[in-house]
Amino acid sequence: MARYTRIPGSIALITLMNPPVNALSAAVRQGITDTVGRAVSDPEVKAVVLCGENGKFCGGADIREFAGPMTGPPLIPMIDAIEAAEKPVVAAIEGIALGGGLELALACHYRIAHVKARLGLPEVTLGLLPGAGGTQRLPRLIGVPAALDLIVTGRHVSAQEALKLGIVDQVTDGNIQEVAMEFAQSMSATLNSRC
Ligand SMILES: CCCCCCCC/C=C\C/C=C/C(=O)SCCNC(=O)CCNC(=O)[C@H](O)C(C)(C)COP(=O)(O)OP(=O)(O)OC[C@H]1O[C@@H](n2cnc3c(N)ncnc32)[C@H](O)[C@@H]1OP(=O)(O)O
Repeated sequence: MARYTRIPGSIALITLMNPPVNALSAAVRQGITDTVGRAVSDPEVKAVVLCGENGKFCGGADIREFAGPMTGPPLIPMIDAIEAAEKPVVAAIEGIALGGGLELALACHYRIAHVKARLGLPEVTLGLLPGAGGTQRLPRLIGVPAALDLIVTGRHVSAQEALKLGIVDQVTDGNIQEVAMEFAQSMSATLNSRC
């Protein structure tokens, strides 16, 4: 599931909740779909921050659901709806953003990573491709050679390497949610001043 919190200053904070790694189970995908829709349709909300509970952004597909039939909202429309949001959406990446978790972050408009975070697309190690937009969004962001390296090796990168490659916009050793909310607030103020 996902928790929706309205923060004073017109920010909606969406927290992925699925221990141990906040994987994208059917309930989490439903939670993200519902809370993003709520944030987008609330005129008081000017920007959105997406984070994960307990120091982990998202470990990707929930491997516990691989054995059964797929239920819940499909991943791609959920991710596309985030990219299409007409309000800045910031991913606050702490711990891990792997597989579908990184694809989720790539659909956000900005990404802030904690200095200890690790990011990657390990799908290849499971015999899969990053099929939720990762093979498009990552090359657009960092170029084909660097994206191919991550996609075909499945290796994890540190927050600092992610910053150098251009996957994340900022790295912090502070409180990731506070930093991301401050960033979201300033992005929303910048966008509004241009309108
Ligand atoms: C047919 C139905 C399919 C439905 C799916 C549809 C939705 C999305 C579909 C596709 C797109 C996305 C694809 C992907 O995301 S593929 C990538 C999936 N993720 C991974 O491969 C990550 C695998 N995990 C790891 O690399 C590591 O576990 C770690 C780096 C996250 C953490 O490492 P470490 O700190 O060493 O801890 P452990 O390895 O011991 O793990 C702790 C604990 O967490 C559980 N766990 C880890 N990953 C997942 C996961 N993705 N889903 C669920 N649970 C996960 C792990 O099993 C341990 O549990 P415990 O033994 O009970 O403690």
